[in-house]
Amino acid sequence: MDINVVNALTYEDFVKLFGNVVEKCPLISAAIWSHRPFKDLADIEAHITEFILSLPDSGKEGILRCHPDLAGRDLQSGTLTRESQEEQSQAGMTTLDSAEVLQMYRLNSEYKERFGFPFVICARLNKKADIVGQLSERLKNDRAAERERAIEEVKKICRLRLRSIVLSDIQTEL
Ligand SMILES: NC(=O)NC1=NC(=O)NC1=O
Repeated sequence: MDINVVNALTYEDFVKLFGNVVEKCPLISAAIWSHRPFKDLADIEAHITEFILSLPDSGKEGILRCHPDLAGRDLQSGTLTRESQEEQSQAGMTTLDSAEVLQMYRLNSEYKERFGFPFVICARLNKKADIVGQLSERLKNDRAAERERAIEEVKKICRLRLRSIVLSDIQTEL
């Protein structure tokens, strides 16, 4: 997608296009629209990152709390966003057996109990075994370290979602 097209978007269309690059946090895209004209996709990403990192810890944790559990209730009931559905199925979360679903439920519950926000990982960059391993491993972190680690994952998810929007748009243009 031509960056000049992005820069010409009304804020309504900008939020419509980019509003879910951070899961269920359209506020972020609505806020960074003010920084146009953007030089390129990386510039959009940099403004999103700057916005997230400028938040107080409670704001960062708020972003994390907008993420659906992996293999959790939303997946089971079919209420994931399109992006999350794609990401979770690509990571093998839709083909878990009942024992694996129970294991994810238990680990996610233990994690939420400990940190007060859900375990977040960039599903597109991980397979089922990695996710279970990371969840078990990161449970040992302290809250501050884990908050930062989870926000790093949010940034990876955001980068991939931004890229797929731009690439998909290029395909439809061609
Ligand atoms: N709790 C999560 O990590 N959720 C997710 N990660 C993704 O990449 N997509 C999700 O829905």
